[in-house]
Amino acid sequence: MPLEYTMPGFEQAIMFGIDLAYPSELGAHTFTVNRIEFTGPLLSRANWYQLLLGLWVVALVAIALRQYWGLKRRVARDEERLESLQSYSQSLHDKSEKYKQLSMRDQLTGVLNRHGIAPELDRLYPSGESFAKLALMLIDLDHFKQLNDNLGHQQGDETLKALCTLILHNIRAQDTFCRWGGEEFMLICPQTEEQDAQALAEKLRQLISQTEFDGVSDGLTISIGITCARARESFTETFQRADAALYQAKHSGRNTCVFK
Ligand SMILES: Nc1nc2c(ncn2[C@@H]2O[C@H](COP(=O)(O)OP(=O)(O)OP(=O)(O)O)[C@@H](O)[C@H]2O)c(=O)[nH]1
Repeated sequence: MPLEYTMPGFEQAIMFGIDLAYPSELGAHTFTVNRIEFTGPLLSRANWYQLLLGLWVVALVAIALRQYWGLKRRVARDEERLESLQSYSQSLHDKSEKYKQLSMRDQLTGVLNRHGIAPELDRLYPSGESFAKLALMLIDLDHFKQLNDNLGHQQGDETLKALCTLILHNIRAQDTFCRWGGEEFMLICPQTEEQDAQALAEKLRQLISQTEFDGVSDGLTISIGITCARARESFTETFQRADAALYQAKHSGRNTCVFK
C-alpha cells in the first residue's frame, strides 16, 4: 500500500494485513491475492437479498407507474377525440335536420312543398291505399298570370305569401296545406265528410274574394276542386278526382267550388 494511504485519519484508506506463514527474507517479493472478502454486519447474505428484492420492487413499481401514466394520457387523449367527434356528429345532424326541413318547405311561402307533404300522404295512404275518411282540395288562384303581367312578378310573390298566411289561419290544426306547384295549392283534411269539406272550401273561397290584398286593387279569387277519398283507393285516384273538380270549377267561370 502506498505510504500516503496509510496515514491515520485518512477516510478512504483500506487497511489489510498480510499474515506470512513463514518468515521471508528481506528483499523484493511477489504476492498473489486469490480472494478479497468484505465482512461486517451490513454485508450479510440476507441484506444482499433484501437489497436485491427492494431494487426489484422499486423497478416493478416504476414500470407500473410508467404504464399507468401512459394509459391515463392515452385515455384523456381518446376522450378528447371522442368529444370532438361527438360535437362534429351533432353539428352534422343539426345541419342535416335543417336541410331536411328546408327541402320540405316552399322557399317563397314557407308552407310545405310536394316533398314535405309526402309523410302525411304515407300516413293517410298506408301501403298505397286510403283507409280513413279524408277530404282533398286543390286550390288554384284565378287569372294569376294577369296579376303578374299587370302588377309585376314581385307583387305576385307577395300575393302568394299573403294568400298562404290567410289560408293557414283559417284551417284546423290537423289539416295539411301545401304548395303543389305554381299558383296551385293542396289542402288535406283528415276525418272530414263531404259536407264539412264543402263548407270549409266555401268559407275559404269567400274569405279570399272578400279580402283586400296589399297592392291588388282588382281583388283576388280562387277556384277549388274538392273530393273525399274512397275506401282502398290510391292517392292518385283521389287526386285525379279533385283535379277534375278543379277543372270544372275553372270552366264554370272560376271563383267557385266544385265537389266530385
Ligand atoms: N309571382 C309568381 N308567379 C308565379 C309563381 N309560380 C307561378 N307563377 C305564375 O302563375 C301564372 C299561372 O298562369 P296560368 O297557369 O295561366 O294560370 P292563371 O293565369 O291563374 O289562369 P287560371 O288558373 O286559368 O285562372 C304564371 O304566369 C306563372 O308564371 C311564383 O312563385 N311567383
